[in-house]
Amino acid sequence: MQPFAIAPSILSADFARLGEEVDNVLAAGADIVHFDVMDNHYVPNLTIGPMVCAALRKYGITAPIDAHLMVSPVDRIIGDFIEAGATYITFHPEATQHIDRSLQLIREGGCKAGLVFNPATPLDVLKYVMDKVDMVLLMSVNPGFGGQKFIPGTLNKLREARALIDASGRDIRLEIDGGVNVGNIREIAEAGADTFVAGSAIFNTPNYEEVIQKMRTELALARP
Ligand SMILES: O=C(CO)[C@@H](O)[C@H](O)COP(=O)(O)O
Ligand SMILES: [Fe+2]
Repeated sequence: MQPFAIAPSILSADFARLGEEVDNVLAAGADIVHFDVMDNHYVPNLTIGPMVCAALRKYGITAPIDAHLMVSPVDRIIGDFIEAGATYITFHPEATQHIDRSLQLIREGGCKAGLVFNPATPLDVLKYVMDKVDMVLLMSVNPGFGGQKFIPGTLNKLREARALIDASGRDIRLEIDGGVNVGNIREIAEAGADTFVAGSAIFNTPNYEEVIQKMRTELALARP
């Protein structure tokens, strides 16, 4: 299992001061920058694209950037995110005709590849591409918006994903995204997640360091 990582979703950051917000959340102890890309087609919302990712790199952000692509079709934009300096590029299996090819495109570009599963999407395809993924992301809300409530059924799905990853013997991050907060992060870790996206729980508070610290305290108490 990978060490625990906290990945603030910049969807809930102040976009007018994005560079500063990312600097602040990293200084507060975040490990990974979670970058939500929405196209108003695959999901009913529109956010930011590769130019903003490149701008963050130019501004001086060196931390891993985890580009969560809620874009369909996804293949055309993958190259732009590789160029823009993304570290992880993840996409939803429903957003491509050819899952294996999209994973390969990401890997060939030197990025880490991940598959994202919506709350009601089965994990079935995973077993055919286990050797080509570096991250599995389980959505614990329906994608499109920050600030939603964690769907409890995701805990069982996390256990299922953890078992598949462990059986593969590969170093694959298991990320959870949606409704994560100080109150539920320990239970989510105990179900098998190692990487925790949190948007509103971090950015909607005045003190990022305090909330990230509280999350780490909870994670330290998680039973393996
Ligand atoms: O991908 C998404 C939503 O589609 C997420 O990354 C959210 O932005 C997480 O926000 P919170 O639920 O933590 O507020
Ligand atoms: Fe996300």
